Amino acid sequence: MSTIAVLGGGAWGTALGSMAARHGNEVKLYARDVSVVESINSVHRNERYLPGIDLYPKLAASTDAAEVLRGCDLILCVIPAQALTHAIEGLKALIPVDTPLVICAKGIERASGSLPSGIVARILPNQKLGALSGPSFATDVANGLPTAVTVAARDQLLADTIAAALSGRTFRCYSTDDLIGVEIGGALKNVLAIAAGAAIGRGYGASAQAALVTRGFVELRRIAQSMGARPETIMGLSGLGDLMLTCATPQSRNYSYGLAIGRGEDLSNRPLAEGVATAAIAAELAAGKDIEAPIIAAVAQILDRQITIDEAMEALLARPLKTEN
Ligand SMILES: NC(=O)C1=CN([C@@H]2O[C@H](COP(=O)(O)OP(=O)(O)OC[C@H]3O[C@@H](n4cnc5c(N)ncnc54)[C@H](OP(=O)(O)O)[C@@H]3O)[C@@H](O)[C@H]2O)C=CC1
Ligand SMILES: O=C(CO)COP(=O)(O)O
Repeated sequence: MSTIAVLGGGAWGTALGSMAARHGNEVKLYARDVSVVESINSVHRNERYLPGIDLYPKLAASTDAAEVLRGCDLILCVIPAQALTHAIEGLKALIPVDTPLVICAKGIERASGSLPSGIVARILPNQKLGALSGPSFATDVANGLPTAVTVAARDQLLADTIAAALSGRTFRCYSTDDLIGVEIGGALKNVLAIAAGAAIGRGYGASAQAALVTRGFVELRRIAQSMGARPETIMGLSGLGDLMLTCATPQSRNYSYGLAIGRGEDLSNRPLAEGVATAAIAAELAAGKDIEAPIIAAVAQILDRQITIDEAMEALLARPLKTEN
């Protein structure tokens, strides 16, 4: 049994906290929103982020980060990539230096091009870091539905320890020392889910969706390999596994964001879709390394309203013919 501090009271932080508590850990969750904290502690629900879902009643929440972090032996950091610098800067004095911190966000910081582990390492250079990623919708995990994910840390022993602490009857963690491979897969699949949703929303059909996701996966592989990711990580739960999930269903917020673009719907007041902020920086990173990533670049241009979906599709189809690699 571990004493776990969860930073972030959104959908994923709440789901992971509830799951970890159900598996016998002592879990305290830090959220900024008083109403979220009160609702978790009193009725065991997070009506703002996981409406209608009953949480494990032993999950406790607080707006006091010091109280949550005191005495913990594992930290799950479940704050979106674009908010991570601000959040960790604010919390750094309270984070025990010897306690492993597991990043559960999926994105690339727009301002710096850093993956979440790079953001945290910049602020907390001596912290032991891990990452958790894979096919796992918050609602599924909070409802106790089964899935499997990957837990990564540069130190394989640490990855094994975190995987053991979080695994249980309905949640199976595989471990790896390929931290960057796990993080980049999670970040890029969100961008590709926007493409998949946009294709369906625009009425291009399931064949176009499958073609885009497959060729998008080639781009993901190229970028990930250029950063040192191993092929088995790219083909694993945090790469192909999460891509399959997120590109297939409107249960994904990124896919449904794409769907809304394709249908020409209003994009204001939508839930978090990390791929929106990640697309442009991912396209820039690829271009900077001379990596062909036309689908990721097209998503960035569509989001930036530089081109329409129809123009993007036309341009993708008109590219010079080549061998499939
Ligand atoms: N939802 C899912 O199914 C999954 C999500 N993820 C990833 O997890 C990450 C978080 O997603 P999710 O929980 O769904 O997002 P939500 O939008 O549901 O929640 C985001 C949470 O982060 C909090 N937050 C934002 N900025 C700060 C800050 N500066 N300090 C403290 N807390 C902050 C928000 O607090 P406040 O309410 O006060 O704004 C909110 O509690 C994303 O990277 C996502 O890609 C990964 C797997 C599954
Ligand atoms: O990462 C996720 C599932 O593994 C959640 O995806 P969305 O953020 O697109 O909902």
